Amino acid sequence: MKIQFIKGHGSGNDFILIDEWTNGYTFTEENRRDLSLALCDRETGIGADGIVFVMESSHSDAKMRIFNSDGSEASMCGNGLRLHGRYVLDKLGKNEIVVETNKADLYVKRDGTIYEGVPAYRVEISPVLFNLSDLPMTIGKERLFNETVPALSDSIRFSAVAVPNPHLIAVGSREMIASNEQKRIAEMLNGENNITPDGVNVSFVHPIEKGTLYVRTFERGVGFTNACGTAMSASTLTTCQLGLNDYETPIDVFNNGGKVRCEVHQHEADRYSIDLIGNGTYMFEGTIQLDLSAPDQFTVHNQKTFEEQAAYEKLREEAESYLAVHVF
Ligand SMILES: N[C@@H](CCC[C@H](N)C(=O)O)C(=O)O
Repeated sequence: MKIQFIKGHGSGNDFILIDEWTNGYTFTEENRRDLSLALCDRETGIGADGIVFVMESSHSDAKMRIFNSDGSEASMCGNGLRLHGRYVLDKLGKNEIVVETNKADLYVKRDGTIYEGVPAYRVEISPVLFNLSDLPMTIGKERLFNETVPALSDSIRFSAVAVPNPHLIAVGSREMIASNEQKRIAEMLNGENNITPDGVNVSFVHPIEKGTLYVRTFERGVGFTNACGTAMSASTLTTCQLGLNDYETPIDVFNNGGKVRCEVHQHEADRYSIDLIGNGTYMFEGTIQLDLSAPDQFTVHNQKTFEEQAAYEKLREEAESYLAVHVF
């Protein structure tokens, strides 16, 4: 069969976008898993952190499903939702839509630019859950906020939050960022283990100054990525809870693929939602020719490059120079 695709990214977190809805593709669950494994492979495939599927929704403007490069499905993806949202906003000719995701219906809006020539999209990150059973994470506690977990490290303090995909967040110094601890802990928690049996996204965060932070994430189902939207949202929330940043205020979040903005909304004492604002950039598009019974034997045709990546590159270079001074 022939599959139309767009390769794009949010903060360098790159995805293959496939519109099942408009093209009338009828994939099985096994097909989606196999396509993710075959197409996301960086050696033998197109290469991406995941596949974002655009689907019809019975009650919202569209539905998103996101599969990691290891074939597992995630309940949410912030950077992917911006890319998906941009595609659906353009398709429907709207400025604001609601997208059905695995566990919530979330708004996506056009929101000016994040840098000269780089349009921005604002997506809602919600629900925000703190019970460890929501991740799930088992350490004999109900919640984890800025505490050490002896099984992980004697000195690094972690907070756990599900948005609703699971995140473990450590806020600390440049030395913590430079250490090998994130890799060691994330690999342990994403392998066979009793603490996070479903795996977890692990972020190390350095607050640069009030209103600005750096986040690096080891993603469940992928490994280290340039950026993880839900992780940057959850990390910004943690810095607000720690009193390092303010609620209801735009906060610049630098990552290895560029920069986004996050705003944390406190609705009641313990109820939050987060807005994630950043790019949804197309890199190239094409047609994949494959047999679904052997998806790794695919070929790509009619590949066409989008020019818009050039403007994003300038944002990325500026972010890289900033991080070289303030973090690395
Ligand atoms: N990169 C995403 C998150 C993708 C899913 C994640 N790896 C998981 O398994 O929870 C983002 O931008 O939020």
